[in-house]
Amino acid sequence: MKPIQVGLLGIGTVGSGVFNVLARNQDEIRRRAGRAIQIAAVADLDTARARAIVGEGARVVADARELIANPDIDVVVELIGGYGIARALVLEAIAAGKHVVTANKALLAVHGTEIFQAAAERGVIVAFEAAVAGGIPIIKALREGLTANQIQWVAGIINGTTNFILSEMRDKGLDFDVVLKEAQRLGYAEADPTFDIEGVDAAHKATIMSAIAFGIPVQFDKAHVEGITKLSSADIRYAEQLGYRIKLLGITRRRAEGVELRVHPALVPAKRLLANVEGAMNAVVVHGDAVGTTLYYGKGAGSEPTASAVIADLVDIARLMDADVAHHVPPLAFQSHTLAAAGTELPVLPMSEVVTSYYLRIRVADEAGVLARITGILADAGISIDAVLQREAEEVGGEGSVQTDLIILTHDTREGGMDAALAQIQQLPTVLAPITRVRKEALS
Ligand SMILES: NC(=O)C1=CN([C@@H]2O[C@H](COP(=O)(O)OP(=O)(O)OC[C@H]3O[C@@H](n4cnc5c(N)ncnc54)[C@H](O)[C@@H]3O)[C@@H](O)[C@H]2O)C=CC1
Ligand SMILES: N[C@@H](CC=O)C(=O)O
Ligand code: NA
Repeated sequence: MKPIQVGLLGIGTVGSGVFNVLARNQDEIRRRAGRAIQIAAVADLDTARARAIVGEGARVVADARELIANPDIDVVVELIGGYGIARALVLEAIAAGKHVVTANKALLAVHGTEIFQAAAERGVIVAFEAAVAGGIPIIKALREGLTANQIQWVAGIINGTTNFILSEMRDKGLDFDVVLKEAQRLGYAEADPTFDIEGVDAAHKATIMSAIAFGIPVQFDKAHVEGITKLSSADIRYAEQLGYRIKLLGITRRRAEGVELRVHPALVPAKRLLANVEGAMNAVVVHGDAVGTTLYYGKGAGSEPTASAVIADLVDIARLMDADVAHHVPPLAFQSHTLAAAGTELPVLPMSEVVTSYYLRIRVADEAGVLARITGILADAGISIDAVLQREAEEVGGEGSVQTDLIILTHDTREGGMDAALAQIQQLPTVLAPITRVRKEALS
């Protein structure tokens, strides 16, 4: 069979991995795909660096549109990133009748509906395994392997940079900034690392998984997004003393009224497998009604792990590109016409409707009655307390101001009720600093 001709847009961390792995494993990949997969041309603004990577192995140009206009190219692989030029190039490639592979979760979480619709109209495939949890085949698992199930919830560590930061801070007592620089050096972090540390990257991935799991459109704008920048090393330490680890989780859960879609740090019981996922590793737990709980673990970032997923998509396309369009696997797992006809779309719930339990750290003046006033407010709000811990009091500022951290663990409650109670507690004169709230997830 004729080789498929690939145009690679962007040959940075992931693009170079794709080039190298395809070259190294070309025979094995050809036997699996049934035809050779050839990188015909590479487009990168930095043509000198691109040439140094590909040597004589492919043509290098600066203008990505040259590849899209080339009738010999069957598949365009977008590895530039971002929502700007990448969106234009992907839509132009689709309009030109090219299949597309992308690792760009930001693009799909925000513009996925437009892109999938354009691809359906043109009869081409848009594949994106690398966009969620890098090398872990979680898209394939959710979309195909678990297709018999009514999926109940998905929870994962889906950002390597933040997991690396939290692990190194806990293990080695290193500072946040030092570890972030190391993650950037290792090629885990996004071009804009605030996307990692503020939870945006994880929310892009959770949004995509939510659409596939529950048959809803990609709706990044409805996701609750919270990163790790407000956590202190004291929280990491206290959590450990209480038998938990703090992880940045992406969670999407089916409830009768709708779908929860949220990213935030969470206390995970130390005995759970997810709590023991360390460094830049990713792990996703999926709970289906038939299969029960399943776990997917591996490298979610880095050059060759991510390339592994991009090439898997290329192999899928090589196998399917001559098939009737009706035989393509729907990108978001559900046939779009069945969704529209049945009106089965669940709404994404506001965060105030989410039900979970909490860890609260409250900096207070060490005076009689402080604890009673705080627990009184929680009780009035119907919030039941699981445990209270008072750290040793310390003198601050020399002039007899004695302060302490109160740690309160609660049972499940509605987030809206907790917001109102915390607003009241924050107003107490004996509460001396902004309250830290971390949700607690049992993951069962
Ligand atoms: N680095 C990682 O571990 C992972 C990255 N991704 C995603 O993969 C995509 C690529 O990421 P990286 O390889 O890390 O980025 P990178 O920044 O290392 O590479 C991007 C490349 O695109 C080139 N480029 C920028 N604008 C261009 C344009 N207009 N035309 C042609 N080339 C252009 C740059 O010169 C650079 O070589 C992003 O969407 C990212 O979110 C997904 C999973 C993991
Ligand atoms: N910046 C991301 C890269 C993969 O998607 C991460 O740290 O996980
Ligand atoms: Na993946």
